[in-house]
Amino acid sequence: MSVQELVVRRGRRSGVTTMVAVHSRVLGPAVGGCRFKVYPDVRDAIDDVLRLSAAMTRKCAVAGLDFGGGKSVVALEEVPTPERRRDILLDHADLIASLDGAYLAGPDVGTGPADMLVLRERTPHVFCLPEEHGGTGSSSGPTAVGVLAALRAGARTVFGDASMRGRTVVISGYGSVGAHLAADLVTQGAEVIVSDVDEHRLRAAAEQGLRRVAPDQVLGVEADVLIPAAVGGVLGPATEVSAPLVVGPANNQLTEDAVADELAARGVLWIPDFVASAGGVVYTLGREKENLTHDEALARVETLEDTTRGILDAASANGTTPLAEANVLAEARLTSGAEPRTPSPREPRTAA
Ligand SMILES: NC(=O)c1ccc[n+]([C@@H]2O[C@H](COP(=O)([O-])OP(=O)(O)OC[C@H]3O[C@@H](n4cnc5c(N)ncnc54)[C@H](O)[C@@H]3O)[C@@H](O)[C@H]2O)c1
Repeated sequence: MSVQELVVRRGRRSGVTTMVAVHSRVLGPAVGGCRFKVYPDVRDAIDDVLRLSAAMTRKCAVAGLDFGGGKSVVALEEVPTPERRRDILLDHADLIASLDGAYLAGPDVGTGPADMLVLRERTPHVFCLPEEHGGTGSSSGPTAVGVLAALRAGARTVFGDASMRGRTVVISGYGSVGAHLAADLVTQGAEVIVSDVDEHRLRAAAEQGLRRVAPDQVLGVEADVLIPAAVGGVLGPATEVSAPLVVGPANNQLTEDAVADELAARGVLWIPDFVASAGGVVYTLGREKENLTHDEALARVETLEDTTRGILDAASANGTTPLAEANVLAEARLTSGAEPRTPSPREPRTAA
């Protein structure tokens, strides 16, 4: 995985190490979220920022966005006080500003629209400001809309129809996106089971009447659909997954790309996370950079259903995996700069 630029700096106010990875600017300025997280070692943070920035490149390319992939990480040693948090964010903002618009930052795990406002004090290169400050606020709702669009395409492939009525869906991570998904799926008539490591989130789920399962049992729950909506790296070579369809917003769900082949061989349809999780960035950048209306931007998020369907059709026609076809789609756009929003089945290969 090659990255165009990685900048790591110790903040002058806070002494905390923050970093920005610009993975690709072939399609436009690099966009990505700012992750604010405690890491055991700064090298873990560097691994994270590199992997996440590469995923953003594929996400933007597949979604047809004229932006490249980037990511930024604040590598905390411990959870800071509110005053210290502000200093850390200002340090991070100075780092983003030094890149002169090569990287635009939005919220990610550990940050939200209010933090973008702090970054904005030092750099204009931020998006997802709070709505009262002219931004579009949290992207969790549109991200959930995109996951549901990808889910419809996956359900048609696996079950022959997109309806979630009577289906059992297990969601790992009852956070911002997970809660949106749960509420929508209940409305659609699905039985929803959720899991979270945070007691407060579990209580919120109980208040909504949702069944709960322990985090270490979530993958084995007998369900039609598994939605990873918590953290990355949850699907490894030996991971047993009960549900025949896996689709969710968590970034970098696979520990390595080869897991996609293993899941396919076991009859599990896994929809690449960088396809299913693009709704937030599609909506936000559409509104904030192209001045689309709310409805226009949401309609663009809904096109992720067609994009996913094209990927799944190509995988079944070519005897490959959705990951392979999503990568083909991303590469095609990155090498040609053209606009192929959906892939087409390739000519059958003939023996040499
Ligand atoms: N919010 C967005 O717009 C967006 C966009 C693209 C991708 N994503 C990704 O989707 C995922 C969810 O995003 P979010 O905004 O809802 O985050 P969030 O922080 O609001 O929610 C994540 C939830 O997962 C829980 N969790 C953490 N570890 C867990 C574990 N091992 N098992 C079960 N639950 C666990 C947390 O307690 C939290 O409630 C993240 O991986 C994020 O990077 C989010």
